[in-house]
Amino acid sequence: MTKHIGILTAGGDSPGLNAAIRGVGKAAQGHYGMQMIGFLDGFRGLVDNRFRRMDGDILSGILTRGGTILGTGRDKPHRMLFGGKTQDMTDVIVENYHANHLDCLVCIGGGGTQKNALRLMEKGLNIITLPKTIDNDVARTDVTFGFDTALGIATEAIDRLHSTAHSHHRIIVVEIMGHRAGWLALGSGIAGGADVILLPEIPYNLDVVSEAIRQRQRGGKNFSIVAVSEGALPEDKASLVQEAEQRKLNAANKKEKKEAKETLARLAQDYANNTVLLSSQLEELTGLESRVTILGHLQRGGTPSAADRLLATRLGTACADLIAREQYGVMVSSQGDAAVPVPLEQVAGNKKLVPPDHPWVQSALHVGTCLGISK
Ligand SMILES: Nc1ncnc2c1ncn2[C@@H]1O[C@H](COP(=O)(O)OP(=O)(O)O)[C@@H](O)[C@H]1O
Ligand SMILES: O=P(O)(O)OC[C@H]1O[C@](O)(COP(=O)(O)O)[C@@H](O)[C@@H]1O
Ligand SMILES: [Mg+2]
Repeated sequence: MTKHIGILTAGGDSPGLNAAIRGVGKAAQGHYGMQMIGFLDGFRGLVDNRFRRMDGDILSGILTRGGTILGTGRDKPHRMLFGGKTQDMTDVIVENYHANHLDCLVCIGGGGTQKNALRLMEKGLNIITLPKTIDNDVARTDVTFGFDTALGIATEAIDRLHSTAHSHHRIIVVEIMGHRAGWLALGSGIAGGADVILLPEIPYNLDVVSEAIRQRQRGGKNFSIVAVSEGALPEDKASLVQEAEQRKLNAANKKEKKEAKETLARLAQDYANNTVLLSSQLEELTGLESRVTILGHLQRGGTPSAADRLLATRLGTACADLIAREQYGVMVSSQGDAAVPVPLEQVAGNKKLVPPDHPWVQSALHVGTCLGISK
């Protein structure tokens, strides 16, 4: 019997999504003779039953294209804004899955998507996920697609900022994406030779940072590049966030959990401009002029790198192999050269952060990079 599969992309877009859709679609339809439909705009398309058939020429010419031809969104099936209010739309999704006679739904996304996919699996749907995000923070996979491209963009930005920082004898504080994970800032900071790298996983001490810059000044270098991850915070602010996170985790009832969540939301708002604040603090402490560059969504746009095209195609075709074998409830992870199915329960809710003793951290320290902590 011909297998019918659905596919969607969810969460923030990232380079390599189209390469993954193409990989799944060509292998599933061309190699295995399945039929595939693509739901539009993430889980919302599944609720609205908005889809397109993924046959004919639709998969041609998309390998190198940025973004996703299916559109994406951050909607959660169990808490979706619908008809002016937040509703649980899971049952509608289950209905549409069956109405389309699907044998499997492929969800391509980051951490949030893995959690949403697990919820649908628990409702009895056959699910397979693929790990994409520029943040590289999905558990149980060596790497996610999108990361390598963003790493290249952020590194080039740091390279280019060096010459202007040098010419003007300035500090340039460059903010790099990554949500609560420092992989992108650490990787591009090392590759671009940033003088200071600040990560969410290693709360920083402002005096240590300014002393590192002053030390460069004493050595005759009147400029510095500070690569700061969007989630990085100084020690005092980070400990307030950690406390609230603990309270959320240990909450004895719904009220306590709600209060902790509200505190976390307030702190996130209060600290949203930390990069700008850091720049002015460093200007004051070092006497050097300082500028801020926020790379933002530039890091997510445009054509995927060769490594991301390869990774997305490897994982996409492996996904079709798993569907053919009816091995569901897994994420296709990259482990060395292999594409390995990992149970969704082991992925969802487990963020992969930079361990403070990670080899990249050691390397950064050993080439003399300041990580905002005393050695
Ligand atoms: N004066 C400069 N002008 C432009 N780029 C520079 C300058 N100095 C260093 N860089 C760039 O900064 C990165 C790291 O340099 P690094 O070898 O760590 O120099 P330093 O020891 O002076 O910090 C490299 O990519 C390098 O090309
Ligand atoms: O585009 P938005 O919704 O502003 O989200 C920004 C966030 O999305 C990311 O670019 C990637 O998020 P994903 O986990 O969805 O891939 C983060 O680095 C960043 O914090
Ligand atoms: Mg240096």
